[in-house]
Amino acid sequence: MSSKHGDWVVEQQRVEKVMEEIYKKEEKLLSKTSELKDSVIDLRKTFWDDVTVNLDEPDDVIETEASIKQQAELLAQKEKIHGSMAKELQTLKQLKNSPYFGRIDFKEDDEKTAEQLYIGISSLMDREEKDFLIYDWRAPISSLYYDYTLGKAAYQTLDGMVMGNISLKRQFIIRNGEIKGMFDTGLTIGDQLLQEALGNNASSTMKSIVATIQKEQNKIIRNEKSKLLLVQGVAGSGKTSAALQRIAYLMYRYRSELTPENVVLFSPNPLFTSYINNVLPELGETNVKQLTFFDYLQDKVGEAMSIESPFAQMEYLLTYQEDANRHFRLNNIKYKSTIAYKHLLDAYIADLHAEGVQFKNISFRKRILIPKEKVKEYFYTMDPNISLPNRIELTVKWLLKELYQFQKEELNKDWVEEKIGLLDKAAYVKAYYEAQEQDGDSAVDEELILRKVVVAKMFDSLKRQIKQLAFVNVLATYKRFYTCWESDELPEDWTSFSSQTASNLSKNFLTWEDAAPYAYFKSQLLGDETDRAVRHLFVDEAQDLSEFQFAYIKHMFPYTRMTLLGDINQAINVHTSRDNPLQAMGEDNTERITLTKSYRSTKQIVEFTTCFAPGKEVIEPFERQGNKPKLLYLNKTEKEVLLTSVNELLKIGYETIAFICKTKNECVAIYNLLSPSISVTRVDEETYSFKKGILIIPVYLAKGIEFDAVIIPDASTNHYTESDRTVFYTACTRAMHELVMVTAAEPCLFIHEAKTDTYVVANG
Ligand SMILES: Nc1ncnc2c1ncn2[C@@H]1O[C@H](COP(=O)(O)OP(=O)(O)OP(=O)(O)O)[C@@H](O)[C@H]1O
Repeated sequence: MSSKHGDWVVEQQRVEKVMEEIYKKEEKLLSKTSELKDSVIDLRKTFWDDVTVNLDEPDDVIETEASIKQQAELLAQKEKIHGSMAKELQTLKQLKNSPYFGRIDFKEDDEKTAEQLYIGISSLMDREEKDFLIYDWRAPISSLYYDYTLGKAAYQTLDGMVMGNISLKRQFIIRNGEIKGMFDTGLTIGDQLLQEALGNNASSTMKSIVATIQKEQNKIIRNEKSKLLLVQGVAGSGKTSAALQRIAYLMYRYRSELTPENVVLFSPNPLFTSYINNVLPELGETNVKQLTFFDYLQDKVGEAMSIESPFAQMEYLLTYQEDANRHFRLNNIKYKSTIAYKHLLDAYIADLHAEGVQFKNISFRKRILIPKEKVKEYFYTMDPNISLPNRIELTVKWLLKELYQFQKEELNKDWVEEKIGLLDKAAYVKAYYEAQEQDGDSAVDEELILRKVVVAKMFDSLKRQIKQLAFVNVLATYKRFYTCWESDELPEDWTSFSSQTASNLSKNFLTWEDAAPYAYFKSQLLGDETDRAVRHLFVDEAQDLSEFQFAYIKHMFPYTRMTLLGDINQAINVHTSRDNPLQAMGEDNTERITLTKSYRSTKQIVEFTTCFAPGKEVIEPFERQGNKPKLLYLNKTEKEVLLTSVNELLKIGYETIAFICKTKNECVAIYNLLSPSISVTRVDEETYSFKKGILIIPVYLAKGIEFDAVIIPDASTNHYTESDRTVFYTACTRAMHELVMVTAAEPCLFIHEAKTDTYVVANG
């Protein structure tokens, strides 16, 4: 740390000077905003005063429209400027607290003197708009701060590489305009600063890591070349943090072309969505679209089908039960996760070009107008080389034409007369005037006009359904794949799981493993629009995606750049790791980045969990000391032991303490045991956010989240078996500072695998 005198005083003076500039800018901006706000309010109030409304002649109407448009554009423009000023004010507010966090002195090779560069969450120019008082952390030059130590360094600009030398690298902790800490560093981005950040208590929302981004994380954040970026990172290595910083980076780098709507993030569950919600706003950016893959699939599949949630599937798999179907279900999940299954489905889809697409009758008032057989006949008279979606489009045109005839025939039916009686007065008046303009018997004409109105209204909804392709029976066509399709490629136990799948389909139900295949099938048959507007897709916890699901995502986002982040050690689904997208063989334009350093947990927790980590990846702990994990044998009642443990942790000052259980049932049991005595919150898949305190949470919902302390209430050998390795590993790695495992019997095999000096044993 630099001495408090000398450098510190000079730096503090600079902070004050910069703060003064920030206040001045804010003042100026506030007065401009208030002027603009008044003018927007004024314009809204007087909007119509400046519009000349004249609807007498067609030319006048056009002129009126143009005048309204002009006025509306003026208003929209002012509102837009006001919006961007508000954003600027928000950034200044953040700078006021901590204007910057880093400094480097960089001398370009062909310059005589070094420039002092100060780096913060946003750029700030001096009053003359000549020099940068602060550089945005995303500016090309700022990459020097993250990528280099002292000595030779270079950064990329549009005109090429700029080479030079770094003579100083300094970090600051500034709060409310006062330097609280200052470190000169020669190595990675100051361990002290990182120690500070990681030593803090966990929070119910994630924080940005902008001041302490590590070199390997920076590669993820600033990657611009790859179409597919695969990040395999051990637990707590900063994958989610890097993903969010990357979004902020891209939003800055491509600010003129990228809007928040162009970026989508698939998050593992709604709780996680709320957990990460603060990071982008903290960086001065708007949140991008976040949704779970489940929600995406539900939207694509449509409301008529219900989908099993991935958590329900997980519950089934984690709850051991004597179930005759279990073996079948496991095989089913495994098979439907593979690309081989997609090939089979593709073969079926190819066969549909010759036969098999199922249709629905086109009915009107309970009468079949066009039977499904006729629709099928028309569909299959078309050239088989025309794609299925194109043939469906042509069928729509044909059906609409056919309907026109039926519509005419309906005009004289009795039911029409009844409906005429229900028309509103305006329809009668309109019909009266229209009839007057015709030459014939006006009474007869008027009735005909009214009949046409009634029939057209009724046919409109039928036509709409046809345009929405409701006449294609997607479900029945898909079911046929399981019930009567023949192929040499069918897998061995096809008969057993096809009957189960067909039975689910009859109930309009899709298991989680069936959801992506069905959505894929539907899009191939109907030609669902692919998501072209999405320029960047991020998938967190990507190890949970099956090979099939990933193929579907690629199919739906053909032009999108993707960043997949995950940890194969935390793959708690049953698909094999070999098939996991994170292990995907490199395609063109694919880059793979591996993060091996774990930042979340203390060195002691990382050393313990590494002993039984499922994969063979290197896991390096970050040097942060803490207590060794504790294995507690039950000597008293379970309730007494759990309460004592939690109270001890509370006394130390931990604010988020989680009981991580294997299943929902276990959560309920622990909740029932403890809730009469302490205030605890039970988290389930409907929980959308959480507050600091004591939580009871199933492991699959704790993914991606962290807690000061984790208690595993039943770490016995009966409860966690070999197949639960990734589950147990995931649960333990949620702990930042303390890990306590409780057991009444023999501890599970993973604890046995751990070196005995990596944990302590006690009686509770
Ligand atoms: N460079 C960094 N500076 C400060 N904190 C960091 C840094 N990298 C990671 N962290 C912290 O480490 C913790 C874990 O980060 P994060 O949740 O992003 O990891 P992850 O790889 O997504 O974890 P997991 O896969 O286990 O869910 C967070 O508290 C995060 O703030």
